[in-house]
Amino acid sequence: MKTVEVVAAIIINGDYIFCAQRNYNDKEYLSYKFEFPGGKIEQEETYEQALLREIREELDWSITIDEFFMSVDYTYPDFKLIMHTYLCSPVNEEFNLNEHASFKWIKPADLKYLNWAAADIPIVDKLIKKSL
Ligand SMILES: Nc1nc2c([nH]c(=O)n2[C@@H]2O[C@H](COP(=O)(O)OP(=O)(O)OP(=O)(O)O)[C@@H](O)[C@H]2O)c(=O)[nH]1
Repeated sequence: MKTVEVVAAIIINGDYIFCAQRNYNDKEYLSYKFEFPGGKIEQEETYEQALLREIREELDWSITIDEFFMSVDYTYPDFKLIMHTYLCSPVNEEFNLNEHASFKWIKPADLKYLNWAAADIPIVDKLIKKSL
């Protein structure tokens, strides 16, 4: 089974976390799910470089990476995902949705109400616990 390694940004502004909704995908289990923006690491990139590039490409957004948060391993029906997440801050308030269907700013306690990609559940759980 193919393994995909991804970095993702948990972008925090005050009490709110940026949540991005994926577009339609032929993989039904990923279509329209919420995720933390990010993507695959390219050869010869550090994780941090990959994350800054992905957020620039997907959202035209500058962020700063504050700290590593957690990594998850999850096996989808047809690939294995390894995802590394980082707590990040936006440099400014302007961004564009170049790839996502929609976005929401959500307080940690309300994260559980979104329809997340399955791999994200441990991340969401840890964010909720952290805010209690
Ligand atoms: N960025 C990101 N990807 C996630 C999350 N959760 C999750 O399962 N993924 C999966 O990790 C992979 C991310 O890679 P990607 O964003 O570059 O992939 P993609 O399917 O949009 O692009 P592709 O069609 O070029 O492969 C996708 O399969 C995506 O569904 C998440 O919170 N953030």
